[in-house]
Amino acid sequence: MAERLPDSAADPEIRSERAFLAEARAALRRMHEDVVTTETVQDSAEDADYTFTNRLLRMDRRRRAAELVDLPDVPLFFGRLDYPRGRVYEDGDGPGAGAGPTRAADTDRVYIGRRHVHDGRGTPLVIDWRAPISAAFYRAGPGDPQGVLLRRRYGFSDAAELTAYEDEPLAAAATADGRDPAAGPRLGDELLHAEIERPRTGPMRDIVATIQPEQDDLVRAPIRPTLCVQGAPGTGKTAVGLHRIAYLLYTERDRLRRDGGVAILGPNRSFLSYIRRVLPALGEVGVRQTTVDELIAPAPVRRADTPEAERVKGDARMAEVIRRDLWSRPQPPEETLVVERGSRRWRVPAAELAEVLDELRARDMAYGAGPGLLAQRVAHLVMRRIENSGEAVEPGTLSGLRRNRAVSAVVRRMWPKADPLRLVLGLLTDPDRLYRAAEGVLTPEEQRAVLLPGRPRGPKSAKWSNADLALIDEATGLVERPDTIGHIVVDEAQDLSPMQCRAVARRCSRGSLTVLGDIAQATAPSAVDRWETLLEHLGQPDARLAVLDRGFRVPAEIIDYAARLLPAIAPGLGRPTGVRQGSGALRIASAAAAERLAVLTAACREALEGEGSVGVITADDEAAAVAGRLRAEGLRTALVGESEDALEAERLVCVPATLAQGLEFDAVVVDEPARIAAAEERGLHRLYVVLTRAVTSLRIVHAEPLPPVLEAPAREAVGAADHACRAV
Ligand SMILES: Nc1ncnc2c1ncn2[C@@H]1O[C@H](COP(=O)(O)OP(=O)(O)OP(=O)(O)O)[C@@H](O)[C@H]1O
Repeated sequence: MAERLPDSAADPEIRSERAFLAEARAALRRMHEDVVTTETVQDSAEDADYTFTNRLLRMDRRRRAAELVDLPDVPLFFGRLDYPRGRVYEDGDGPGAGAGPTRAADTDRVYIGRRHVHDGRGTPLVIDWRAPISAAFYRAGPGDPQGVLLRRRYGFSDAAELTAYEDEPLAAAATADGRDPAAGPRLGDELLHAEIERPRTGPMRDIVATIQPEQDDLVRAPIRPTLCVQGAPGTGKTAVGLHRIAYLLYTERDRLRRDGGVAILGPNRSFLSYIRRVLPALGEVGVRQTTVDELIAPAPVRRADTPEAERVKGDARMAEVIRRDLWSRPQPPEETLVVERGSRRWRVPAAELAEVLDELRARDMAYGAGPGLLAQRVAHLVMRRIENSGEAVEPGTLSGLRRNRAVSAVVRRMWPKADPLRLVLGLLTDPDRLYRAAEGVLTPEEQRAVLLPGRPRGPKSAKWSNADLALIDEATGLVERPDTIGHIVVDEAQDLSPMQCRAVARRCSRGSLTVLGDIAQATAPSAVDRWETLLEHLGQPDARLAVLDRGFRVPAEIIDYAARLLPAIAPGLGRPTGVRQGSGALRIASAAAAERLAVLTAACREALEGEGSVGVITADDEAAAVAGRLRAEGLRTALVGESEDALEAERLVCVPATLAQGLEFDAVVVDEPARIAAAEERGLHRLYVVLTRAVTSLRIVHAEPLPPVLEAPAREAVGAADHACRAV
């Protein structure tokens, strides 16, 4: 029978577990000190030969030291597996020998934690959750105990003090608790629920103690093939992605480092700020956390496109338009090339140069490689003429000819250098040039849609949109291949346009991807509606597609209400389930237009009486006014988007609807759903995102009629809520 002992410092079991926790912390401190105090550089005098090596050694030492920092609010271990004695540790000398915290009279104990900790003799005290032996912690169940006698999960206070434990016997003899042994793992229900319902303060936490079997399967999936996860809101996609990074770094660290490291792409800075602590808490500090725009980054985003422009610019056909425009630049010369050397002149006719050009153009190479190759070939033509004349040719003749002024000039004319920013600017501001490149690819209306507004004088003064950045990146990718990254995790991938997908694909040409998202939450006009299509654009048609549909964040009552939008926004998707039942989580208040903000303020005040974070989500163009009103009413309110740390600045946070993706709050107050839905083309998708941000309660305040699917039948589904709303 699972057992949850009371929080009691007097309980001898808790006392001994606390003592072990203290011992493990002390051991981690010693490991940290060892790294910090051990001099690893080759030569303290900084001999020039050693400078580079020493710099690398110091960097490595700093990284290892950072990984071993003991974070006081993060428990060092969270679970324990008991095996029959002798199953894990060998008898005799060596790790785990004799009796002690990891060795009882008849059991071997494996403590599972966020990182490996050993004592001064090398005896493992805490085993990294990513080690193969730890997998049983997440996967063993009464039907398949995997040799485990008992699984113990620990409960901790906010200050990371061990306060409780929950035991789950797994061996056949011990499962006489009336459960069906084939029912699978028990999942640590109580602690899982306690963990999910723990009030939110600050950034996202890791879930390493309570990863569920279906999530663990994805976290530990091999690095190849690419993994794509379609998951309903709050099913743990982001959590899975972050833990998967930590897992892959554990199993493939050297290879990933050699291949350019690991990056996670999120939808915006607020989201990245929200997730930034998870990987460091898991001991991983070197992971790049960025947005697609920042990854591409040729210029800042200073403009939003119209939906039509965004759709066309995001379409993969734009790749062909850019390719045509770029490759229309190399042109055969009109005149004979004349090269002077000493008193002699050497001539290469234009037709011969044109042949060379055709041959090079037929090759599959980066545009930027063209001038070098062309110069080489032209220099050869000249040198052959010199040789044929009987004149002596020296070793440096060829390279001299390559640099010859006339040769360089003809190469520049035949194969002009390409500046991707200028190229895209030219294409999007010159209708004739666009027509030449887009004829037969884009319709005349589509060509008009992509032209830039205004008359920017140059790339610096142009106001680029994020769809423009993907075009510039496409051009850059044709000119020169970008640096690649070993593994990229793309979160909220449903919003990538095909052109953005191509930008990501270019950077993982040898690597693999983890693609996370929810088609129902796709809000970008250029988003595709099938994962198969997106994966094609990402260059990963053979990816494994997995589905998560157990929602951990949102109570079932709220998810059922939000799911009414699904037939309209994602008819192919199944309905998600919420693991937490219970009623009263959803309340809807209708107000007269003049009263709306007053009712909203009252709803916020009431939400603040509970614990944890409160998010008030409004249409973007209302956000500043709503935040202003709440502040004027004396409620300390942060506004997401105003500063990067807004989510941590106050308990009450006002969120423009377009920045709500991926975020969550204990209580959510949604202002005027109809305006959120009307604000953009895929407004109902946006509303689905907004309605699925709450962990505990959702209040909806509206003066305008709700979108029809959320209106009438609400009475049956949220009858209690309708009554409650009058109290708001
Ligand atoms: N196994 C788990 N144990 C504890 N908490 C969990 C677990 N899985 C998910 N959660 C919690 O549920 C919440 C939602 O998780 P997460 O943000 O990863 O979901 P998501 O699928 O990315 O959501 P969205 O679709 O809204 O972006 C988070 O607070 C996360 O910590």
